[in-house]
Amino acid sequence: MMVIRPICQNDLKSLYRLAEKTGVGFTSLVPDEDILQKKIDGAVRSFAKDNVTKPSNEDYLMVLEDSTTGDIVGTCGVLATVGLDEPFYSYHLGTITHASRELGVHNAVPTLILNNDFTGCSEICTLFLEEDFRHSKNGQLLSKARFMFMAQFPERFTEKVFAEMRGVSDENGVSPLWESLGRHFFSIDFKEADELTAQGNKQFIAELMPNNPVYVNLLPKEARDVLGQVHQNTVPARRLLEQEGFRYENYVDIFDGGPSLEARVQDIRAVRDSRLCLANIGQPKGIGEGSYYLVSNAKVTDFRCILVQRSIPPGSAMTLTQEEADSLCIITKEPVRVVELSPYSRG
Ligand SMILES: CC(C)(COP(=O)(O)OP(=O)(O)OC[C@H]1O[C@@H](n2cnc3c(N)ncnc32)[C@H](O)[C@@H]1OP(=O)(O)O)[C@@H](O)C(=O)NCCC(=O)NCCSC(=O)CCC(=O)O
Ligand SMILES: NC(=[NH2+])NCCC[C@H](N)C(=O)O
Repeated sequence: MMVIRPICQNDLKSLYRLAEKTGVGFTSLVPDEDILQKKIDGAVRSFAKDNVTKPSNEDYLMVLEDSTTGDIVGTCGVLATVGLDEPFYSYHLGTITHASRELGVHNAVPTLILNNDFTGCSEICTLFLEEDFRHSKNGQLLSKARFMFMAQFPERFTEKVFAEMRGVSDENGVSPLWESLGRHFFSIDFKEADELTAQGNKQFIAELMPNNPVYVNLLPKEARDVLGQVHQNTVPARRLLEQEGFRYENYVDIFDGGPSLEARVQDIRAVRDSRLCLANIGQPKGIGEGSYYLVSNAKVTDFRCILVQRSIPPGSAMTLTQEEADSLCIITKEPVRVVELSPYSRG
């Protein structure tokens, strides 16, 4: 069975192996043992905290484990807040009009304006699934399990949550936006800037970016075309968030122009539609047919989320097998949270 659980100290090797596969532009997972160990330490500390009443510097990094082999095949994370220790920058794609009634000229010009608008917001991040496991709805489980955690523990997150999506770069790590913009203010490659960011030096880099409005019409077409566009490998990740109600609100990454998607936590489909019930354990009917459901427990340190398939009438009670209950670390009558996986899915 495929199970989402908090990352633990034994996962360093597996996390490193995954980090080797993520590629340029995936700043939150880079193959560097020190950085990854710090990440694990931070996550272990975060999941161990009880009595959290408001979000602070928690980093809830989770993994997808194949419980039959014990292999870790994917990661997903939520940061409780960003931008409180050091500024968090993005560009907002806005409009400035240049108009003259006398000359009969009215031009609305798109501009990029540097801002810190996501300061203090929760961020979902670090979504990565090994290629061999991109099937059987594993990607959906990985992305959406986070919303079950957020639904259960809303006090740990801000009202608004956002995701910074990986933007366009080619197989050599060349980003069209960086070449036309960032490049002029540094003498380094996007790949290097990205590595510095991954090591936590984003502030230093961002401080060198132009903080006057950048007129988008002065940028070459290749750069304009990638504003708000995701990397081709990130199209599925974007679709998964859009299914849940996340929207692009004209915020883009300052380096590669990748879009930020945002939502109110209470409006996220899986948060809004999930319901808490008491677990029945037994011999379920309609197993392996009908719709897929996300089922999670209601624990922090021992958080678990799995996927089950059942043919059951909407709103009816969900019975779990003993194996499913064991995977969720629950016994009978403990609370579980349930929601249909993807009622709007095309697949
Ligand atoms: C993101 C995942 C985990 C998703 O897993 P899968 O690829 O197995 O997902 P999937 O179920 O096949 O696809 C998800 C949905 O996208 C649709 N889909 C797939 N490819 C598509 C394409 N080319 N064009 C349009 N839609 C497409 C599918 O039909 C499906 O929608 P239907 O259900 O309607 O059929 C994986 O692709 C991955 O690891 N990608 C590489 C890493 C990456 O770029 N990560 C995001 C970085 S950005 C980040 O981390 C922040 C965002 C975040 O944390 O969520
Ligand atoms: N535009 C970008 N390159 N953003 C980087 C973030 C990608 C992804 N959200 C991560 O967690 O690493």
